[in-house]
Amino acid sequence: MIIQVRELRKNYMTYQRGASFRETLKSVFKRKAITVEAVKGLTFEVAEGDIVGFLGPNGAGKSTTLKMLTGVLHPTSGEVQILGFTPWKQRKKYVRNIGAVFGQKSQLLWDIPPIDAFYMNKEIYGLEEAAFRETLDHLVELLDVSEIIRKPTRQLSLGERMKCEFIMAMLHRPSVVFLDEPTIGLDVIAKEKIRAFIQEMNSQGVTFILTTHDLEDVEQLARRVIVVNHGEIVFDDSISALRGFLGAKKTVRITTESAALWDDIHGVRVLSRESETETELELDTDKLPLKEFIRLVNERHTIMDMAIDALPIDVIIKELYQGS
Ligand SMILES: Nc1ncnc2c1ncn2[C@@H]1O[C@H](COP(=O)(O)OP(=O)(O)OP(=O)(O)O)[C@@H](O)[C@H]1O
Repeated sequence: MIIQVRELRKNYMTYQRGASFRETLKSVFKRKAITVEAVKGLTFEVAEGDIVGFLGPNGAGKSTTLKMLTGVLHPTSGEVQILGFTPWKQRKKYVRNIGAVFGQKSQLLWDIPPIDAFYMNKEIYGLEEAAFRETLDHLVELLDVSEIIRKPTRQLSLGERMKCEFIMAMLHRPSVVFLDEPTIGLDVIAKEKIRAFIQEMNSQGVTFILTTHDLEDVEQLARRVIVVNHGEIVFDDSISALRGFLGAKKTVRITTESAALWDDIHGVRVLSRESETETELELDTDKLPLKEFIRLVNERHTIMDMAIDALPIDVIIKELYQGS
């Protein structure tokens, strides 16, 4: 296993602030310390060559975990071994073997072209010229950015900049790469390009940990999903197991000839309503088998159109967040 995490915990010490102006003023003189348990004992392993989606609602503890895994934050307790290193103890050696792309933070320099920043990284990592050029040429070709890397960074579009951020993170050929919201703010085409790049790097053996709120990223890239909520793992399995998590539930988009009501049918929940005749339903086939559902609807209405699908992954994730 390339990543081993045991009972990883992080408590933040912070000070309680008053709700009102008066209380806030009081707290300036007499502060009450409180402990925030951001990460409450995470245990997991990641195999070499995997792409793991690390999901959770806002404040679940994802960034805190990622900071500990990249070595910038000391945990309160617990153990992490990545590529044989303890990230926060052997940080200098460790960072030569990992890469990171943070969608909301840039590693490039605003006033200089990306190509100059790439050369800066070459010096920082002490990369040999021939190997550096070979990697750079390969990455530039894959991402189709030969013109772009010579323009000042501040002139680049977000999509162009993100491609360069990826090159910056991959130049020293890391074997584990952490991605935090790598496609945030990108248009559909740029997202596709970035995802294809991640897949290509993965096929060359790079292991990825991917934190994102974009479930398309997860569906297209991750083979495994770890969901955290309130600092704890609430789900850790394959993407297909995630789909099966709500088991028997399906979505049914149905159009009837006349106005239809659905609330009285056991096992059926209205997800959205286009009009009196067009509705999207959630059907729990454990409670009401599909055959029974169709028979029941046929008794009451004339079906004009109907499409049945597995529950979308965002609905499953929402239920996971709410259920835990
Ligand atoms: N420096 C800090 N001091 C005190 N509390 C903190 C600090 N950093 C984070 N927290 C708290 O720890 C918890 C976990 O935060 P964290 O940023 O890890 O969540 P997250 O899952 O990354 O959220 P998001 O999706 O919004 O980025 C939150 O309750 C947050 O308010």
